Amino acid sequence: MPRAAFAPLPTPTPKVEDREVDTEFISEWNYDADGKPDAGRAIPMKVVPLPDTFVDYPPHPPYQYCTPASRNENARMIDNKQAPFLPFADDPMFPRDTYFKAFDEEAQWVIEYETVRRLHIEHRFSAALIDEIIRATPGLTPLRISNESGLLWAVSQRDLPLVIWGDGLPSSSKPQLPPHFAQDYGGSKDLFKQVNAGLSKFCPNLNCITHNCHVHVDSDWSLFTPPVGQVQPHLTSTQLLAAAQGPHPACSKECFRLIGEDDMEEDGPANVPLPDLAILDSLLKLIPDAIPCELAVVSKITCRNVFVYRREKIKDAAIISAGKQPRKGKQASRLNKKAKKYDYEIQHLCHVSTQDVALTPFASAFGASYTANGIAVVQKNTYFPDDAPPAAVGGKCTNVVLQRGTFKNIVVMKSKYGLGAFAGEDISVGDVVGEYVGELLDNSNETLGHRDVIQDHSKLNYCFGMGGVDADENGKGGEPDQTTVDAQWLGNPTRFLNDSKPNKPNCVADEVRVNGECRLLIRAVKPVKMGCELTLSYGDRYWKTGQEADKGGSGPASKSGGRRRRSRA
Ligand SMILES: C[S@@+](CC[C@H](N)C(=O)[O-])C[C@H]1O[C@@H](n2cnc3c(N)ncnc32)[C@H](O)[C@@H]1O
Repeated sequence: MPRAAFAPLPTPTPKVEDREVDTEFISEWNYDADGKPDAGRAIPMKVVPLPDTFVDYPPHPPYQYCTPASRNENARMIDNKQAPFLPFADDPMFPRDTYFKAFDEEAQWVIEYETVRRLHIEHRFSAALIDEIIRATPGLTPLRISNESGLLWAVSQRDLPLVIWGDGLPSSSKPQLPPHFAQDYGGSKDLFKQVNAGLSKFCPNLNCITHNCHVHVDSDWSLFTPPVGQVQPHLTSTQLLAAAQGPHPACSKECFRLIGEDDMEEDGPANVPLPDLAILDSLLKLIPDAIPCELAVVSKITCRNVFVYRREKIKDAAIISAGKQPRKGKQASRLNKKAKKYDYEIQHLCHVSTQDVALTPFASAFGASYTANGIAVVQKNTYFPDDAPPAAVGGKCTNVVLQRGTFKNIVVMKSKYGLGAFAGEDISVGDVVGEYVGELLDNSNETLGHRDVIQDHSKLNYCFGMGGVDADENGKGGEPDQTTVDAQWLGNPTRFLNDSKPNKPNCVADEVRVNGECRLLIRAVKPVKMGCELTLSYGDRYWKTGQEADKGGSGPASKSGGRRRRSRA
């Protein structure tokens, strides 16, 4: 079978002194059945000179340890027996067969799925082209065998054949999720408790339903999943009624929308026979500002009764005074510090109408409410789940960017501080450049020690802290990071963003919460022309060492998304 070879070439003619000639040669051999090569032949190749602008760009070395990845992985899974990636994938001398034999043979499937996903979604390769590449590569699974087999089908499945769950059993052998996913709620109908319990066991994110989400199969995922808090109501009953008017028709003759201002007082709770309130109580904790017609569907209570019950339970006076009064105490200072991030804002670009948001209960659970004209009001930095309705897909919605992984083109090249990340296309303010992914670590992770040794030796630190609170100007009130994303061994080009010091950065990192899971988004805050370096402010804490950095509060507050040195155990 003919193969392009990377071994030393048989000396071609013309020789070295004829180098100006725009022809070079690669060699090719045929192998017989015993694997012996024939004499080989040199194949001429046209050399296309690169424009001058490219001459200074040396090829950057292959990733030393870091494999390309599109999702965070739990560090503990990496240290397990599965091979999550193929190192030196572009080095034909790397003994890939021997490498894979050292792991579960299933590992190769995961890599194949990830490769097809990336070629198709990130690099926009057509299915036909991917098929062509696969067919030319011996040993790979064909893209499409039939409508229900082959890689194309497999990448869209949730339970992939041969993938091992966290409990060590293959997913495809089981009619249901692994036992540790089952949760005993003691028969409770408390949806609020169920959402919180479920979050730490299984994330309802379509990204996880595809392959390779080792985060949710690990029983310690709760470490990376802060519980969902009780959501504070913002709309009084009168405002809720007003918000539901306009383009939205009444759902029935008994719809709460038909309650007039004058009727408000008459329709008291005494007239309302309410059967089972447990679910409604939970919903009001999670989505207190949802339109009652939506709550009616889930709670099986008419929307008029839902409205009346809410009016009794959540008093207008309490909402008005909560809106006026500043919070007090320690919790308040923490909340105030996070206020910038978790503020309410209207996502004009999202184009999700009231009804569409209603279709996604988890979107509501994570802080969505509505304005009268049907624009979704979402908590800043809260991203809708992947089952966002089609209406959200058409607009310039950052949720979709995150879900599909369609980020900006980043080119890794030599920069002032080793390698750096450069814009491979023009980038505008607000564009989501990429997601900073890597291994998720917590302070109890056993591998922290030897990661530190390697970092100290290489003087390269790819850790990004999450969940901490920056100190105020006096160095007070800071809290250390709770978790860390380490892109030392696993990541994507965003790991090469250097610190902008002494200049201002053109990107920031936002800590966002997607279906309860914390993730890091890199967003442009200045326009960046193609070829210019992308930078972040690492924050002062990054450059401090030891205990100073561990306190989290010792330095001046870093800007939103400042990079932080990982707290050591
Ligand atoms: C996440 S890496 C960035 C990519 C790195 N330049 C590389 O070659 O892989 C962070 C490391 O880059 C270096 N670095 C980044 N910005 C720097 C700056 N402004 N001054 C000095 N070193 C910097 C430091 O060694 C730091 O630990």
